[in-house]
Amino acid sequence: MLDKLLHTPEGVRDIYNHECLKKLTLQERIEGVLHRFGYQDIQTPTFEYYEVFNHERGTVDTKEMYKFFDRDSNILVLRPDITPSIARSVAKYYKSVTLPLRFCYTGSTFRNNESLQGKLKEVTQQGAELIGDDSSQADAEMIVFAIECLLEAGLNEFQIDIGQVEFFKGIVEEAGLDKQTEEQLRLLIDHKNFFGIEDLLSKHDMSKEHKEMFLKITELFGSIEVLQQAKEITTNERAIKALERLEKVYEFLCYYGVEEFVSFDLGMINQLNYYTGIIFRGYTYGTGVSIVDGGRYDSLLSQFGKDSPAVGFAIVVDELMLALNRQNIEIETIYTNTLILFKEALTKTAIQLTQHLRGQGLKIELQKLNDNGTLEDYIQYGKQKHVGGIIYINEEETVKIIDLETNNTTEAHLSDLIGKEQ
Ligand SMILES: N[C@@H](Cc1c[nH]c[nH+]1)C(=O)O
Repeated sequence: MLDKLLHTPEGVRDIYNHECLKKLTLQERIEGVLHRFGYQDIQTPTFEYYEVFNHERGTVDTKEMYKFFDRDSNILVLRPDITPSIARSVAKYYKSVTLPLRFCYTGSTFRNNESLQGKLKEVTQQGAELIGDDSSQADAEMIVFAIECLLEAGLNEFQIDIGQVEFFKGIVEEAGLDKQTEEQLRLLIDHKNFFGIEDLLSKHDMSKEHKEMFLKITELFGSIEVLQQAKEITTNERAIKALERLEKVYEFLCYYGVEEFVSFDLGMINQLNYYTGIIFRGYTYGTGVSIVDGGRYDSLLSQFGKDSPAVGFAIVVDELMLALNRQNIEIETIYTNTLILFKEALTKTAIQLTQHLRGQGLKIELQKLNDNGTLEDYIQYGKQKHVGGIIYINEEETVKIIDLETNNTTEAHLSDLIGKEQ
């Protein structure tokens, strides 16, 4: 019983004190980038009808969703991903808009993944969606955008892996694979499980060339040369077009000067099913999972009634925090709280000073000195809470000001702090 009262379920956690301030500071910085790119904030509900996320939409597997019922027995889902919600919302409110729309968001997503993986089940995502632009320049914009967010977070060693789902789909179509085999193959290729692929293909009737192609896909990762190598293994029109598109995107990325952060991986295919073109994931050391996920999803909005191409990405803030921590990269936080500590007899003075300083926009925590407490106790208390300084009122006219960063103590007249009019 006590266990459940004090603990959170596996995969979710409390974020408090300094860590919470750091997370919010990081989010603010990323939000700054999202706005610098001209994206507008949007908020959608944390839970929605199951239909918004069901299998046809191509988000995560149904098994990974938290489902529950409303009073009318409709099935609701805690959003596993924010992109389908944005697609729904945009289809509803911007149905007839043909020019591009740019939205950004910050919010929790929930995935009921297997506990064994040790992954968080609730994470904060910060993302952006560009709707109504099917160009390769738009693809590049999203990748640059993600890179800028990571740089702003203070990360400098990371990589954005770029893939293209059409490359794989083109070859699958040509090889005549059924849906189930395609699904199995996607997983095996994504895990670069060479022997698994060999085994699966040996059970299927297909040409030797196609078998070799599928095996080769697992090796198609690395720098831009990979695209040339990929062109040499196939003549499939759909696959070639996918590669040409990536070449174009790369050209734009070079204009932006961010090519050092990107690499290609044509075996990266096991992502969300709604992706229809370029896909990308950001990795860094210190976390085994991706810190950025994104891609083009040109047929998702039409499922909600608005025929429009789209591309986007999301940063998994919690994973990014973990990586920054493990890489000893500090998220600079500024402690602006001041603690006004007073003796009971001086309550009126303390309240007046507090009101005055809060009125000037300062962040004031007001606390009476405990009968058996000492100033030293409160200095320790303030330091633990990362308070910037203490104003100690223990006399009528003068106060002690203690800077908790430098431990410097000065005295000041109350009238100087409150102002002449008092
Ligand atoms: N919603 C995707 C990321 C994304 C945003 N836009 C496009 N893709 C995810 O949760 O992985």
